[in-house]
Amino acid sequence: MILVGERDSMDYVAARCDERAMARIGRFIDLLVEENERQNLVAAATLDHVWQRHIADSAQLLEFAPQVPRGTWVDLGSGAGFPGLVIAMMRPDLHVKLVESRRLRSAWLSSCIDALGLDKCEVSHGRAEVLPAEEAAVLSARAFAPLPKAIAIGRRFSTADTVWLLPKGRSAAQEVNELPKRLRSMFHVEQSVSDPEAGIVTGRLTE
Ligand SMILES: C[S@@+](CC[C@H](N)C(=O)[O-])C[C@H]1O[C@@H](n2cnc3c(N)ncnc32)[C@H](O)[C@@H]1O
Repeated sequence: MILVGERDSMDYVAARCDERAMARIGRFIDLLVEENERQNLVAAATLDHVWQRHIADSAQLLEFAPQVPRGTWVDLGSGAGFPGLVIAMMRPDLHVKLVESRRLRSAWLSSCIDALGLDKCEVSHGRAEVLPAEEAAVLSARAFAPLPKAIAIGRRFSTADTVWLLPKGRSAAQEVNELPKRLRSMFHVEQSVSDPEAGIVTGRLTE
């Protein structure tokens, strides 16, 4: 399935969460549009396609995560909250940790969490390389770093059971193919629903 346009993308998300979550996401989009005037959170042009480019693009990761992850969903380099904050809005029962090194961004993420009443979501401000490592049930990172670097940084948060979810846009297959053989065998690419040419690198780091 490939989503076509904003209505289709909104319907995709609505089919995967309840009305309260949809109301939260609507409120979050308002906060994002407002804050984007102050700090460059997302490219302004993408706000015209916010459901497809950011919300559904993030929401689709739930399809590849364990139904009830036992433990924390860690999102590296959350930026404006993608995908981690969208996951927290859709699944407020999950413990979600947003890791973000830029002070302004992490402060804004914290203010969103408060405004949206997301009790089980928190921000870790700092560089992922040096923050206290926590075992992740799911480890996500969108537009965070080239794959070898994302793996090197994320390794500290990973166990043999951690599900890695790395939306990688159009370079997904190439980035996996360029990994050393052992690593390559641990990851594969899933088709993104938000962009016919984009892929999500997923797998488990078993050593
Ligand atoms: C290109 S943005 C992507 C943001 C978001 N994930 C998205 O897809 O819209 C990368 C984000 O990662 C953050 N970041 C980069 N290196 C980091 C690091 N080592 N630790 C924590 N955050 C980092 C940046 O500050 C930035 O907000």
